[in-house]
Amino acid sequence: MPSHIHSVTKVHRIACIPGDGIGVDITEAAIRVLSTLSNTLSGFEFDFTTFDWSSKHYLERGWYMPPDGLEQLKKFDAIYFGAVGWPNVPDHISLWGLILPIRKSLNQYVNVRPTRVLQGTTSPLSSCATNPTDLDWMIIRENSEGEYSGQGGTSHEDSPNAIATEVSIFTRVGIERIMRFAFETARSRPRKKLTMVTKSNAQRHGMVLWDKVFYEVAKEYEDVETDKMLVDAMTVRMVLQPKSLDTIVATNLHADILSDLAAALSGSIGIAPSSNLDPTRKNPSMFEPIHGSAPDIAGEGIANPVGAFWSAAEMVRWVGEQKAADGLMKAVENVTARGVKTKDLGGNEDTKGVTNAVCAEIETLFKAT
Ligand SMILES: NC(=O)c1ccc[n+]([C@@H]2O[C@H](COP(=O)([O-])OP(=O)(O)OC[C@H]3O[C@@H](n4cnc5c(N)ncnc54)[C@H](O)[C@@H]3O)[C@@H](O)[C@H]2O)c1
Ligand SMILES: O=C(O)[C@@H](O)[C@@H](O)C(=O)O
Ligand SMILES: [K+]
Ligand SMILES: [Mn+2]
Repeated sequence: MPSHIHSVTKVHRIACIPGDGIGVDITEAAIRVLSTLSNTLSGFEFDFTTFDWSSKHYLERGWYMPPDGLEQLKKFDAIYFGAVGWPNVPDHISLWGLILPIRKSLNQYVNVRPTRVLQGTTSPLSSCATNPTDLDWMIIRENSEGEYSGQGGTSHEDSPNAIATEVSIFTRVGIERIMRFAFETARSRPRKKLTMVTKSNAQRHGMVLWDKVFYEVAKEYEDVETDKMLVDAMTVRMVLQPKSLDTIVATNLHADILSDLAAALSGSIGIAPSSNLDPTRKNPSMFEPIHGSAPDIAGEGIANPVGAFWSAAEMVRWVGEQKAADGLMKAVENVTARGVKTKDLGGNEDTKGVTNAVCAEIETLFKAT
């Protein structure tokens, strides 16, 4: 090819934080799959930089992230995260040492958590047995404030009179921006339907503001059908009437809980992805499966990598490679459709087996085009 006719290869710089337990296995699997994708398709490459920030190193060094850790992350186009948390460090130390400061400081105020039943997998719900599309949800989790504000304190800690407060903070700015994102998401989906979840019967201040702002923003989206659920009744509706739901918006804690339930109802916690987004794009967004470090199966090589691959596909989409993102998801679903699955989905493959199959499927798919 003459030197003046060359196609431009776009380089996407990705910060990888494998973290702890199965976070390490599934991040390695995701990097393999992403590398296969960029080697098979032309036009883009990934430049991965791995950070060894983990509980093991916290115990040795006394920190999860160095003082300039967030500044280092800001230089990347996206962040890929595994999981953080290990039994020898209190969970609030690990969460507040790594994942929560990243979400908060990089303004990742939206957490997108899609759920659906993938081909070749089954929901534990009999109502979804004939038509897996009967469960196809998009949970929009508020990711910056609410119950995760970190406000509060403890007094008389070691006395019988110990007291502790855990204060939830809800701001108009915080509520309005998550509602707008949720309405836009609902509008972009065929059913144009948004269900808002609160607990505004018992919690009479923050949750009431949440309801109020929802109905205010709704006026700008008259084409979107809305309804409102209390979080306790929402768990019942998710189990008994999965088809009645489409896009769901909920607070930081409520959506954390509901998304684990959603994952289980779609087949396994091991398939569920999440995108921690800064919709302003001023900071890199972060992509991770919703599950944790799973100490009970860590080191066995049996973690389901599908949630990690789906999260990787969302990252690929976010950096602008639509065709590659669609191809990756197609490859994952062709593989599950053939019954190549880990134990949690009723299969008998391990992490490596599923990863090899997805890499081979990517090559087959794109060689055929
Ligand atoms: N964003 C994060 O990094 C994140 C998320 C959740 C939990 N955590 C942390 O992870 C640690 C363990 O938490 P937990 O046990 O409550 O939740 P978990 O998600 O790690 O595990 C819950 C159960 O699901 C299973 N599981 C999870 N992922 C799986 C996968 N990919 N394949 C197959 N099975 C899978 C586990 O074996 C376990 O039985 C804690 O320290 C917690 O704070 C971190
Ligand atoms: O609570 C959290 O946000 C995390 O620990 C994890 O449970 C998640 O879902 O991201
Ligand atoms: K995770
Ligand atoms: Mn969670």
